Amino acid sequence: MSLKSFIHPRNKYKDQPNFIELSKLYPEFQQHVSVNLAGKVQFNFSSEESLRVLTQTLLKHDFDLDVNIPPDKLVPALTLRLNYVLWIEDLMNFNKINEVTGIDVGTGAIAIYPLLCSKIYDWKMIGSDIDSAAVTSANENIQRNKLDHLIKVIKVQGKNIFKDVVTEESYAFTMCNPPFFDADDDKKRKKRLPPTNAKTGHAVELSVAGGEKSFVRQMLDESLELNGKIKIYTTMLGQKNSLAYSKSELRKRYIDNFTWTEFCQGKTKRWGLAWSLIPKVTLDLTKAPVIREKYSHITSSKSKDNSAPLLEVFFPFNNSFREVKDVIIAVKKWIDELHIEIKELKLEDIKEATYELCAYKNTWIHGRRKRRAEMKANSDESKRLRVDDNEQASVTVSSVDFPKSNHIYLKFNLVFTHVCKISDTAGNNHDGVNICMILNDGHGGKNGLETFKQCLINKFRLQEYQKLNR
Ligand SMILES: C[S@@+](CC[C@H](N)C(=O)[O-])C[C@H]1O[C@@H](n2cnc3c(N)ncnc32)[C@H](O)[C@@H]1O
Repeated sequence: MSLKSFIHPRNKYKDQPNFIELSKLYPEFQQHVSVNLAGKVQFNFSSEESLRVLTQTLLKHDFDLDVNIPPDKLVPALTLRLNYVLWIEDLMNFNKINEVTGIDVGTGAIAIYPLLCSKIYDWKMIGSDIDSAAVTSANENIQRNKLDHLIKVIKVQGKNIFKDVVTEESYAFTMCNPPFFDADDDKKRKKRLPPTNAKTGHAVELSVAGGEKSFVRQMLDESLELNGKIKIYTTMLGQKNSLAYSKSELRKRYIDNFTWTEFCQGKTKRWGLAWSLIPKVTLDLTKAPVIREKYSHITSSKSKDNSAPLLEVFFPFNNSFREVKDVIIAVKKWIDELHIEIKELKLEDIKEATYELCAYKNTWIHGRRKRRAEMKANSDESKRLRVDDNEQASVTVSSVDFPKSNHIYLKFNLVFTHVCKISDTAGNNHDGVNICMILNDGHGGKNGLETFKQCLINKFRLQEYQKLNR
């Protein structure tokens, strides 16, 4: 699934650049573009050289930056980099920070973040890197673009992350695209699916002992020592589980002034984490703007990709159901009756009630027929059947094992969210609960989830509310 709608709204690469126009303007770029028999423009994203030329061309065309990316060095994906820069801009604006000096930890061979930040916003930037070749190349790029009055690059030893860089009294922010991989865990890296685009960069840029989790942990510890000297600490994260890990590390250190966002490009997702040691009354990150795919805390952690089918039902409040709790109790009772396993998920940061459900067979459709068959089969009277007047009436069982089999029919999440003022065609407003169903697994697939949704609607007679303007 394309994550285009989650690209930052001010990102100029929300729509693909016009390759024809670029090839007319930049002869070097033209060599990497071809037109197929159907007249469609083709660009070779799997060639490292083509990606390098594309990035250099876009930096020139869109930012007037004349950049040289040395062979074997990481070619920065511009959409992701811009998402990060634009989020930093949001954080600066939200917290009304006008005098900006930023630090880019691990700036790399072209100092992409300092170049963009200085060129776009006139911010002062300091870049650091442990790699001498990267520092030399970064300095050349900065001088070529006459930005050395704004950007300084420091070669560091790598023992400390901030301490060798921080000399002044105060900085607005730090940013970092840390090496993702654990240097000792190269096997895992090789096992990963090959990327759609060519892989660029070499080991020193991409790996560090302990991987990005350990890098972030060190940043957290050093930030505690530096305290408010840096107003906002931020980092990019390349792996979803590093986000959960880093949030728990923040909490362990009693830092609750933090937030996170998502950076999307094509089918790739990265995460941004920001924290501050300044009290929330002065600088509150928890209310700052973020971009998060709806329910992504569930979809990407449990499903194989980010495209898990997602269905929604609106459950209005009435005399019997006055608050979210009442709806949850009723739906859970029905789920128990259907012999679906249910457990509550305690998710950090997530206020909505979230449950994980697992059905080993479809117990909700053709209720009557199934019950008759079951009644015949289970004539031992330990089971008592109650048929209610709804089509998918429930089976009440006094003591019975869940019908487990090796094959899961449907595994899905239910998220209950309070929603206000849903208007109907007559202009009446309804308060109620949005029940979101997200498929995780199971051979029942999307159809199985669709039938569950329909049975839920029928069971609680919610038909007329499903077309309301949400
Ligand atoms: C993934 S690259 C990021 C490069 C660039 N910022 C970008 O986004 O394209 C990580 C960079 O961090 C540098 N690095 C690794 N450990 C470091 C440390 N302790 N301090 C500063 N830089 C470090 C590497 O040399 C490499 O250039």
